[in-house]
Amino acid sequence: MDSIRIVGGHRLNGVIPISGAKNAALPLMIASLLTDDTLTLENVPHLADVEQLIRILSNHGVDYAVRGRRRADGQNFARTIDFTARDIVDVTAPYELVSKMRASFWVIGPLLARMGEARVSLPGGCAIGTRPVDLFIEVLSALGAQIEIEKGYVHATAGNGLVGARYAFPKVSVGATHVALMAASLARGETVLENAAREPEVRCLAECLNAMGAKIEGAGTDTIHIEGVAALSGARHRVIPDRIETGTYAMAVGMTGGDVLLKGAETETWQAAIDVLGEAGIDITPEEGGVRVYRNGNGLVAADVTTRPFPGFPTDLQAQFMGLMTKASGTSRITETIFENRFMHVQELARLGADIALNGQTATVTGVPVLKGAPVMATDLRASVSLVIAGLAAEGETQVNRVYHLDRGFERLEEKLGACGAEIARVSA
Ligand SMILES: CC(=O)N[C@H]1[C@@H](OP(=O)(O)OP(=O)(O)OC[C@H]2O[C@@H](n3ccc(=O)[nH]c3=O)[C@H](O)[C@@H]2O)O[C@H](CO)[C@@H](O)[C@@H]1O
Ligand SMILES: C=C(OP(=O)(O)O)C(=O)O
Repeated sequence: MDSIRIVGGHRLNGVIPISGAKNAALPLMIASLLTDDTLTLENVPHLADVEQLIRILSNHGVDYAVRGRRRADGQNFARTIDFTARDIVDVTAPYELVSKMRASFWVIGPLLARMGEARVSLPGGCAIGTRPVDLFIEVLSALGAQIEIEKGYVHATAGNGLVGARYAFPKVSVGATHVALMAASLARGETVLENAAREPEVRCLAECLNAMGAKIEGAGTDTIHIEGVAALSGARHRVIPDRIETGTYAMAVGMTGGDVLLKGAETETWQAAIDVLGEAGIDITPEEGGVRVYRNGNGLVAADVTTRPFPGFPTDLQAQFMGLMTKASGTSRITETIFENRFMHVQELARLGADIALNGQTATVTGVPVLKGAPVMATDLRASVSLVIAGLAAEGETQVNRVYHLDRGFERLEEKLGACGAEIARVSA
């Protein structure tokens, strides 16, 4: 099993190219199930989750062709991939495939809308929480699906097709909003979704669906109107830049000090985090071609955050922010409101000398002047990269084990950081 070895203490200077967003690419790929035409996606990141979803889609009968590869300058791994679901050969998404990646459950929406039936394994819990699927079942039922849970599978049918409806989510869910958008696009009549997720990835999916012929208005706000259409066609759509990867590298620069251009990044999609990083002493400014992150020799200052659905501070940056705060002067309170168990990084950061007290959903981080490198274990995707951030500023060597978690969501992390002066390498066991 690979690990990442870091020798801390090097400032980061240079350019880091930002990849296409994992959390936008996955629902876009799943949308290819809605049409027998080709959906061409540009800027698809090369990540373990993307490769796993390709396997899942192939199982349903989707053909794919990768058209872009590493550019001559070696700086970008963005790929263009054609997905064609000419015939759906299987409406079952089996346990062996779904259990490896939670977002694969989302195939339930397009399979049901296009084929009138889907049988998808319950995804189960994961390291960050129980992650139930009740909202998916509720919204699909509101659209007229009959749903039974049998032997660990959600079996959804809609013999006469789905029918538009008004549905208010009792809780904001990104995944259930994605699924509702895809299902309602092929339902008869109008659907209104209230308290919908406003994440940029939802807007990206809606824009792609509209390019495929859907009639969706209001994506990016909490009320979305969808006028169902009889069929969708192919389209070409670009995956948005990864706001979580962007925020992660901004925090890495904040941690070590330095000056880095995050090439291809945007600021609008993570403003809440930019504001907090500003409080902490990190300058973030939009610039030609990307976003510049800068911290001079001055120290970091503690700041508080509470995770919220978009446009609030994203839960997917919470672990990284905690890593950053371990060396800030003062005390930071970090409250997690989205997932009940997203603090697995606390005990690993403590191995590096961090001072963190956990009380319910709030972690109180008292900054320490020095972190010391140690072997640590990655427990989930964002937790792993918080250990990398801390390791970049720790004295001596940090070894982050179980990096397969990192490979789910960070493309060529060690290359990108290494090119800016970090002493970081992948060690194959
Ligand atoms: C692949 C992807 O895009 N993953 C993101 C997506 O996950 P995901 O779409 O799974 O997260 P949700 O927005 O659905 O989850 C938000 C909250 O709603 C709860 N919930 C969700 C569905 C449901 O049926 N019942 C229910 O109670 C969840 O347990 C959680 O407490 O949004 C999360 C919140 O921004 C991010 O952390 C994940 O990185
Ligand atoms: C939690 C995440 O992903 P997933 O929803 O696929 O587990 C994430 O991207 O941080």
